[in-house]
Amino acid sequence: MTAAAAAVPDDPEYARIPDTPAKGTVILLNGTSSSGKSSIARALLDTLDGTWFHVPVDAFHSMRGGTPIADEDLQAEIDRTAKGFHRAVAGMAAAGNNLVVDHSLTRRWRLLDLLGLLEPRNTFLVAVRCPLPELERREKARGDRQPGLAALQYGQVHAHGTHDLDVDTSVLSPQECALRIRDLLRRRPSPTAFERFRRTAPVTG
Ligand SMILES: Nc1ncnc2c1ncn2[C@@H]1O[C@H](COP(=O)(O)OP(=O)(O)OP(=O)(O)O)[C@@H](O)[C@H]1O
Repeated sequence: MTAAAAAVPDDPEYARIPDTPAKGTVILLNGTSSSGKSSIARALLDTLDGTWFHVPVDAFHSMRGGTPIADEDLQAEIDRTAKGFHRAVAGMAAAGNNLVVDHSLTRRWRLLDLLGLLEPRNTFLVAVRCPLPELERREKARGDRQPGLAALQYGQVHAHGTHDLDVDTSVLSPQECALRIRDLLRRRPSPTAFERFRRTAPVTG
């Protein structure tokens, strides 16, 4: 609490929830592990006008306490975290915050869930692509990712097809990808991929 707020605790102004004039824009970076999502997100925060948040699903996984999870409970735990992550993202955007979301749409329900939560006109879906041999090279070089994770996700993350933009991080630097995404935002394609999905996919939530 600020000193000013403490000085006038009964002032009704401090009980008024601030207006949020517009919904935030969401850039949804979708790619496998090691495809370069976080690197692009960092470049975007230095490139885009205004204030943006980098919101990686990994940050939510890393908030979990250290109690061991039984193998048979692991998928439910991951699903619950992803579902909560989607709602946290939607809440931040609804309050007017601009977000770079770093996620892997490995299961179709994740896309369907987000379709029901995010404002489709303000959501831009970017496919972060990279050929599998390069993903495997990066995975090995990093040493902090489960070996084989990228290969497991490779055929899944882009299976739904449409995106607003594709970038290939085996030929573009993170900065070059960020500039293409900045151009996409300036063009503001209409309809967006999310708007097109909304017309054809069952919306949940
Ligand atoms: N455009 C690029 N060109 C070359 N190397 C890259 C590029 N983008 C990322 N890398 C390298 O690939 C590795 C993974 O990058 P990054 O952490 O950005 O991927 P990620 O998709 O966020 O991965 P994860 O989901 O596993 O956290 C890093 O070693 C990074 O330096």
